[in-house]
Parts: sequence; structure tokens; C-alpha cells
Amino acid sequence: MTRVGFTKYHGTGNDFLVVDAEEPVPDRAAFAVARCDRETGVDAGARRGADGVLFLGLDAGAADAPGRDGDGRPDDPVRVRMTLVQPDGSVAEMCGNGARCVASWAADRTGASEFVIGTPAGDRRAVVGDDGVEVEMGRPSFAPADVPLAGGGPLVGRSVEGLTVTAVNTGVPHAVAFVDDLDAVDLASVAPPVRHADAFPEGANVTLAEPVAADEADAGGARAAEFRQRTFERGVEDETRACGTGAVAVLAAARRTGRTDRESATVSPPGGELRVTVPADGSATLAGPTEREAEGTLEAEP
Ligand SMILES: N[C@@H](CCC[C@H](N)C(=O)O)C(=O)O
Repeated sequence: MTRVGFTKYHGTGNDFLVVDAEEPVPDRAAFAVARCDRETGVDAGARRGADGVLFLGLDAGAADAPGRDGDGRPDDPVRVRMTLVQPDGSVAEMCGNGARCVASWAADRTGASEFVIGTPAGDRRAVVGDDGVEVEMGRPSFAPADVPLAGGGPLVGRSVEGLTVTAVNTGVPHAVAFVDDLDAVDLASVAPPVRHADAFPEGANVTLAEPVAADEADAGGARAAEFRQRTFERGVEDETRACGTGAVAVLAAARRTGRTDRESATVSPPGGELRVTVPADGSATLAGPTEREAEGTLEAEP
């Protein structure tokens, strides 16, 4: 039996097995389905199983010590190719917390601190610093073709399966609903009908957000600076401890629906605290801590 090496990382509780893309895994979907299972999957790190497997490829030469090219200029950022295979075997176009873990893994491997991560949603720059990892997340889009939506115009503050949602693509589709009491919602019951609604031909992650703070000077204004977040993830088919594309979706939807006019906010999923920016013009960013939890080997064929 062939064995492959893995490392486990998490970003604010969103946990991933990381496997070098060179490793001989014959069926990545079957590997992810088996290893991510919360009951029977990999017993490593804080929780058994995982929210996905990141198959990563470092570009040739990236493992060299970082420094300066022969001409004295700093090296170009190291390129890493990222493929996230989810617990149901599907491949996600983008994953914000996954991308933060990718940068941590690449930093541990190379000693570099700046990376360009190649994802199916496009290239994303990432910087590893003392207080965490920041990733560029691209521009959130509400355009029906981008989300994607089944038809009509943008879906902003409209009822889908009983939940008032705003649909936005932040690398993957999210249906964002603002609620007064996040803890009062039975997400496991409310989310699946929205996740599978006809409005979303490719499905959607379902993200709930509760605005929790507006400073005194802003009383009465649309200036929420902090949100709590919960996300039911497509591909995991369950609630996760954190979702980075979801955190960006919260601020993008809050701006779009007039709940805040701030370009930056703190978004807190159950697993920790994320810093998000959504500028009026330009790429969103996502920043927060990551942690390397465990490493080992696994049979390549489950
Ligand atoms: N956990 C992720 C999102 C992963 C993709 C999602 N489940 C989907 O299929 O759209 C994040 O941190 O962004």
C-alpha cells in the first residue's frame, strides 16, 4: 500500500489536510470523502476529519532559500497551485481560510513570506506576517452571471425559501442573511433548502450575519464595524467553524444593503476573529490567524 504525507492546518477553526500535489493519490475525491469524515476520518489535530483536502503544488525552485535574485532585486512571490477537494468529493473554486493555510504551509516549506496562490477563481496574493496571514480575495460580485443566479437581476434582500438573502460571489457563491440573534437560528434546518434553491444553479453557501457594534459617534447611522457570522458550507454540507469567503460576503452584502458604509470590519465566526476589507474599488482582503496542527502519513487509497 502506498502511503502519502499530510499536514493539518486550520484557519480560525476551518481545518484542512494538506497533501503535496506530487503525492500519488489516484482518486482525490475518494481520498477526501474518506479522510474528511468527522466520525471515521483522519484522527489528527483538534477534531477528527477535516473541512477539505488541499492538494498543493509549489512551483519549481520555490523551495530555494528566499532572498534576492542575481540582479539584487527581491525575488518574485513564490507561486503555489491550490486545489481544494471537499468532504463530498467536489472541487471548490476558492476558499479564503484554505488560501490562508496554503500560505502558511508554503511559508513553512520555503521560508518566504509572500505568495501568489493559483486557484480556479484566479490568482490571489498572500502575505504571511507575525499576526497571521492576509489574502487578496478579488472583487465581490452581485452580477447574476457571476454568482451565478438562475435569472433576473441581482438578488438583494429577497426571500429565498423563507430566508431574506443577498447573493454575492466572493470566489464562491454565498446567500447572506442578516439576523438579529445568530444563536437563535437552527442553521442545520434553515440552510439546506436555500443551499439547493432553484435560484442558485450551482448551489450556494448559506451565511448568517449579526451586526454587533456601531460606535457612539455613528449612532443612528449605517456604520456597523463588527459582525458575527455562521456559515453552512456547500461541499461540507454542514456548518463549519469559519468560512473566509463567507466573511468577505458578510461585509460586501452589508455595504450593498446599507448596513454599513465601512470598508473594513471584524467578522467573527465561531472559530475566531477575521479582519476583512471590501474597498469600493479594488480587491477585498481577508486576514487572520492560522495554525499547523499535525502531520503524518496516510494510505493513498482509502
Ligand atoms: N471554507 C471556505 C469555502 C470553501 C468553498 C465552499 N464550501 C464552496 O463549495 O463554495 C472559505 O474559507 O472560504
